[in-house]
Amino acid sequence: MTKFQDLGISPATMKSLKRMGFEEATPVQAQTIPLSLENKDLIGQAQTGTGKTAAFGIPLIDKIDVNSNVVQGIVIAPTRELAIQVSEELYKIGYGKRARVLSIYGGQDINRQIRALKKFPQIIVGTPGRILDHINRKTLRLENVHTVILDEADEMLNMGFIEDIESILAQTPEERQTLLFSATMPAPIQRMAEKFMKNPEVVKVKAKEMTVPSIEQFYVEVQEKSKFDILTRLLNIQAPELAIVFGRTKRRVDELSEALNLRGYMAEGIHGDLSQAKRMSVLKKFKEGSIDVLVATDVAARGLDISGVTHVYNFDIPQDPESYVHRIGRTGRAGKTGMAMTLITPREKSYLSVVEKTIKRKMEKMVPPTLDEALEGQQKAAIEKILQSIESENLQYYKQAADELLEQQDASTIVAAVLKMLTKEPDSTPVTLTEEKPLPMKKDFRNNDRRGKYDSKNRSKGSFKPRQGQSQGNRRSNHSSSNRTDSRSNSYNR
Ligand SMILES: Nc1ncnc2c1ncn2[C@@H]1O[C@H](COP(=O)(O)OP(=O)(O)OP(=O)(O)O)[C@@H](O)[C@H]1O
Ligand SMILES: [Mg+2]
Repeated sequence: MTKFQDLGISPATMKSLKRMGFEEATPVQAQTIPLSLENKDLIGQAQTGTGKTAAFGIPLIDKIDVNSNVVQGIVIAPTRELAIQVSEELYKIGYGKRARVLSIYGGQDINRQIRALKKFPQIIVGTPGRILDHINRKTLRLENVHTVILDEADEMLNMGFIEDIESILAQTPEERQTLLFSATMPAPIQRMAEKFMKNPEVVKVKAKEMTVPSIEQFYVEVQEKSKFDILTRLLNIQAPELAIVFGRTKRRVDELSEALNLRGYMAEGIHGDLSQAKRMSVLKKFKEGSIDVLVATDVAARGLDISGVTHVYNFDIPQDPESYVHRIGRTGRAGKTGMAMTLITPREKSYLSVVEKTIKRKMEKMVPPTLDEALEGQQKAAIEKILQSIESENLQYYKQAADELLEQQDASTIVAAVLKMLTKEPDSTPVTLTEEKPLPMKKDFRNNDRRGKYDSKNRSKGSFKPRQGQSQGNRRSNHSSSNRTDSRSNSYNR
């Protein structure tokens, strides 16, 4: 275990870390912070939930001159919610130094951002589209930036963002320090990244597997039409504290969250077609626990750090292995345990091996639970509620009524009735879910998706093949619009 004191961090930042409750550096922090403080370019790869934000955040904050009023550091993140989260963490790390951090992202009033930009922020955290928008409006100048960080770097360098990233980098000084972080870094993307870095150090925190060992991983083989019933049974049996259910498309997410509500779950959806206000309110409710199931597209797959997420369900198997790694990484963070379940239709089975090969770990097969098992699970949850109430609540005022009741009925009948009332019985309210086409077979999967994306022949600047379902034309047509935000989330059907 490495102490932060040994990493050459300033006293002011040490004070912030103490306030945050950070006692020891995580491995990625221990390995990258000293290099970063020496201004080295760096590619940092470490598993999900292992503290990459602070790994780049601590040295970034330490290098900010708080007496200077210019933008000195910029962090680019693929989604708005992640940009907000990262800026919040940087704010906390910069608290001791009083560093000024501002997030700018699509979907938020641009004039408000322009006003905030006039207050001399020193660090900008933003989504690519909105950053470019401000550059074009001349409301953001990057000529004094000494540090550029791409969080979720492989995603940022995927063809959906690459041009925007290049345009942003072109606005920064040549001698800047460039830092890339992600839990995944496919080799072709890394090679491409190295082209705009100066002799980068590559720090890969050694791990046998790409996913965190404390996340239990299961798959359930299921017919498309039974998926929803199986999902609800799993929810009933596993009784997650907070769960994220990932669906393939925005329509899927809408239908799933509606269906879950019909069956009595507190669920809401998040995807790229919702207003930013809605996206933020859904996430807030989820963090507060006023909804306990978040249904999401891949827009929520990367970087989000929400405590209490005990379960991740891949209602639809993800489009590529990297997405799997990030999705399930929303649980099992900062040393906690977690559980990930992936529903697989028989035709998609070959996908499983592709994912397993990439992550170097086998998922365990789980037999789909029966209705009886689901009921048993719910009963257990009800019993748990009763026991908790006995332990933590003042039952004095209920004792008399209880005694009177016991005179009329035997104890076992009364308890059975209470249990029945508290048990959420399996519900078969009919729901509508449009059938999703299964993913293409394995051969196509590798060809269309990964090789297509990263093929060395396609790697030269600006010649990336669009992902399936993404039209290059659509994407660019949004480019000049001032309202353009992360258009990518739409074009990717997120
Ligand atoms: N040194 C530390 N001590 C205690 N907690 C830490 C430390 N570093 C980070 N954390 C906490 O661990 C959690 C995960 O950190 P973070 O979000 O940076 O992970 P990540 O590696 O970026 O994951 P992902 O790949 O999913 O983006 C956060 O809640 C963060 O506050
Ligand atoms: Mg992160």
